[in-house]
Amino acid sequence: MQTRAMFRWGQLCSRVFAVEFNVRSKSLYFSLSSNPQVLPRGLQELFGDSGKVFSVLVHSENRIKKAQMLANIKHKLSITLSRDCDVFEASSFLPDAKNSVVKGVFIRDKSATCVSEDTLRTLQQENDAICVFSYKSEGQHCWQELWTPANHEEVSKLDRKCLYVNHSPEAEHHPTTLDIKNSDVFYSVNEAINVLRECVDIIPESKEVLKLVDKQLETRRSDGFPVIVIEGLDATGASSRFGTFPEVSHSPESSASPEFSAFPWLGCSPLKCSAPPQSSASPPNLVPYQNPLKTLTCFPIGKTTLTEALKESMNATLLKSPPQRLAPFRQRFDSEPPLIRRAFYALGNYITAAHIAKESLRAPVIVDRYWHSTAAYAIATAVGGRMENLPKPGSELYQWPEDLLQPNLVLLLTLSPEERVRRLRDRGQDKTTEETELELNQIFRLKVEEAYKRIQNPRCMIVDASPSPQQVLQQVQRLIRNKCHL
Ligand SMILES: Nc1ncnc2c1ncn2[C@@H]1O[C@H](COP(=O)(O)OP(=O)(O)O)[C@@H](O)[C@H]1O
Ligand SMILES: Nc1ccn([C@H]2C[C@H](O)[C@@H](COP(=O)(O)OP(=O)(O)O)O2)c(=O)n1
Repeated sequence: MQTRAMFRWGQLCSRVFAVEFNVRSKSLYFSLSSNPQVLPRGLQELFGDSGKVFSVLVHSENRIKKAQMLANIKHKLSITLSRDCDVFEASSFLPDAKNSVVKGVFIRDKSATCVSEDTLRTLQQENDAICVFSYKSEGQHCWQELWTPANHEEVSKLDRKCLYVNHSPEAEHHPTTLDIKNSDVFYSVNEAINVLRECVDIIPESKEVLKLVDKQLETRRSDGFPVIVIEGLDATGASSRFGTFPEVSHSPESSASPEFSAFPWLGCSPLKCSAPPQSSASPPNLVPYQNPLKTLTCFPIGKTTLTEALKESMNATLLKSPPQRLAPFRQRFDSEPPLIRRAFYALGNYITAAHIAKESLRAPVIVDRYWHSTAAYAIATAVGGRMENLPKPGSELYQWPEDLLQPNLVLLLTLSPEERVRRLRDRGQDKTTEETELELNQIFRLKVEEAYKRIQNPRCMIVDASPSPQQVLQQVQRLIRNKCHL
């Protein structure tokens, strides 16, 4: 009832729909009205004249349920839809209204089968929070129809009325940025705690994490030795916006970043990205598509080498975020949707902060990843499409949480694209693979790097990690001497 109420006639007409049709170009926006309109070329291309077109949106007052449902839909689509289907990130929102975003996917099916309809029908019947629309076009007009759930006979006549697709101007702020605060990035310990509290029934490990936070919360810091954070932009992912799936989660055996999606075809331009190698006649429940580039995407930058060398040379204490005590739970939370996963990493920072407060009284502290990692990866992952969609520089989303202990210096290790290619070549990757890797990862990597650079108070300083380990160490030692007066 809730979902249908939300998508009643009047509500639908005030909302804007966004589709990440091509990661290299602007999102496509459309609205709905009772008046037909000749569509501009981009939208005509989106709705096309061949194949069936659907969108699926998930709405629930329960944010945990909503996040898990969306992940479940993406997973189901990934294992059932054929290679003739393109799936894009989609959302519906009220322009510039925070927290008005309803997320989902947009599907274009060029197959001759009914697999997509059957899958969507099953999903819709399983859950009242899932709303399915189909799109039909005639000439230059296109209209949207809301699917009536088979088990809800009482849907009002208005709900069944079709609405024409109209062009909508580009939103000033990309819709995904309206939803980042307290969904992807947390700006106080209590906001992150709330998410894990809401999860305790479905993720028992949440209780253990909350217990550790309770014990460790004291993070005030009196003057002590300097605290230096080393960040690295090594773990990158292709189409990273879909969160993690169990088969690519962080584990001692897997070197793939949690950012990495097993379904790179989701959200990519169908012109560029190939669909999973399944035939249209493939039965459902196939093993999810495994990206052949998986082993390439986690690219070591030398962060461990540097932090160990700093520890030795400065007689420092080396800490990590998330801390070792959270290691047993990391794989579990990496397999959860962003809302839950990011809350876990946020709490990891607060636990590490308590260790920093204690250890910096005795010696300098080197921290391997901290809030910059949490925020930059979360923002770059949450924001769909191209770099320009990131929150603008100076946005409140880049502000350091007021209740989180601040380090004295944050250094970000980066590699130039040329050096990255050179190192890949040294590792014996052939040219074709290299180019594919670069192409798939480039947009995401650039977004993470840009998000890192936009974070304020404290800002990070960029360190070129291309020279030899010894030279990188010397460069960093010089910076520490200058900035921390050591
Ligand atoms: N500056 C560097 N230049 C070339 N190779 C390096 C450099 N720093 C580290 N390495 C090598 O790269 C590999 C990964 O280093 P590591 O410090 O574990 O990376 P990360 O912690 O970023 O994953 C190791 O074999 C290490 O010897
Ligand atoms: N403090 C932290 C540390 C890592 N993360 C997330 C961000 C990325 O998804 C991964 C990167 O961590 P990963 O362990 O793969 O990277 P390294 O082993 O340090 O190279 O974890 C975080 O959100 N907050």
